[in-house]
Amino acid sequence: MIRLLDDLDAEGAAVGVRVDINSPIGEDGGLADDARLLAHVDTISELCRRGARVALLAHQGRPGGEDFTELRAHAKRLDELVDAPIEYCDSTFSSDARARIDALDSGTAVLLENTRFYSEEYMSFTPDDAVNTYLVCRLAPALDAYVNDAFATSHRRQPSIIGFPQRLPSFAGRVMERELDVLGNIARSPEPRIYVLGGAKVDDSIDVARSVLERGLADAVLTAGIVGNAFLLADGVSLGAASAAVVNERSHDAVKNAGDLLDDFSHRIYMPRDVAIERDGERCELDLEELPSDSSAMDIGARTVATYAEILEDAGTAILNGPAGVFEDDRFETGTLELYKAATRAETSIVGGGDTASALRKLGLLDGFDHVSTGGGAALQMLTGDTLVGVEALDR
Ligand SMILES: Nc1ncnc2c1ncn2[C@@H]1O[C@H](COP(=O)(O)OP(=O)(O)OP(=O)(O)O)[C@@H](O)[C@H]1O
Ligand SMILES: O=C(O)[C@H](O)COP(=O)(O)O
Repeated sequence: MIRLLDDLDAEGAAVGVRVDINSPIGEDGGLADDARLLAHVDTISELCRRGARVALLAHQGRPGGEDFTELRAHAKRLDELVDAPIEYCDSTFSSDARARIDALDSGTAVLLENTRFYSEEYMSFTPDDAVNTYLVCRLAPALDAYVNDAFATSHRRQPSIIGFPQRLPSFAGRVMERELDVLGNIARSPEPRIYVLGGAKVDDSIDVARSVLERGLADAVLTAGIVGNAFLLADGVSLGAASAAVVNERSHDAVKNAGDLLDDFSHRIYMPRDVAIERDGERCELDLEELPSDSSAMDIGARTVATYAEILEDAGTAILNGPAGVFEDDRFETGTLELYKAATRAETSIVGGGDTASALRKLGLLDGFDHVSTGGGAALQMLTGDTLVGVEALDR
């Protein structure tokens, strides 16, 4: 059974809270988006209000990446967002970090340094090995309890996710609780259940499509974005070399795997009927019969939108991951805008994926959805009907 914050005796307790505030970083090195920080405000505020002494654990970026940074700016922004003081500590489990936790007053918090500054946090462990890492061995004695609110990282076998629950009484935070309520109960959501798989993660999306079709979770899968182009190629549509190159850049096996899936479930998989390309600097829509084109297919066309919208408006549950086109470019945002608008008219609408959430924010559609997941890879894994290692670790 997973214990919730209601089960935690917070007053005076030193509580380690794993959050996911991994965010886009701007050219000036500051935070370019604070959506993931906002998501955790409820959990952090509640624990501070209830008198806990909160030690926040989080990662930012991946070693070597441009967004691999310290968490000073995150702490400053959290301090503004949360109605309790939040300090920053430039180490994660050193004696200084432990002293800072010991010195916390009830109702205050400290954000410890990027966990991925330590190599253990960028490796995959079994739960038994994770419990013996330096991070867990050094930090657990300074804590009375552990809360995992980092749904979006809970598919990672990292010590801050799977190590602490074996050493400390552990609880799910409010973000985790909301995500599990919705994504953990997909099989009980209203039917028909329509999955829309777009975006650029072609292999992941084909895996999700296979899994939900084989498990009977999906009544139909609508494909769009680069994923849709991979299915069109697999179906023998000659899109043109530019579109094929974009698909192959993402995955060498996509077209074959999409073809295998079409062999098994052709009647449940929908593909674009038209696409939008760039011609003379303008958006130009082409029916499949008018292809191939020298330009790459950047969006789905109006006929596809109309067909998909009709299916989505009648859906019991619409589950969407990945934009329908290159939404960052105004000329190619229409497919995503219209498709996502139609999905909000389904009985229940659920969206996963960081890029998808920022597409919705850009298009002003965020509020229309019943659930916008904080997770990218984690949400995709849950949508297949699987659980996450971090969730299993809490279930004791
Ligand atoms: N037809 C297309 N051609 C090229 N790029 C496309 C096309 N359709 C969508 N994209 C791109 O796909 C990207 C988003 O795909 P991705 O699969 O990463 O989304 P996501 O699942 O919401 O994100 P994440 O899981 O990383 O948080 C966008 O940058 C968008 O421009
Ligand atoms: O952005 C995410 O999906 C999570 O923060 C996990 O990050 P990762 O993919 O670098 O492990």
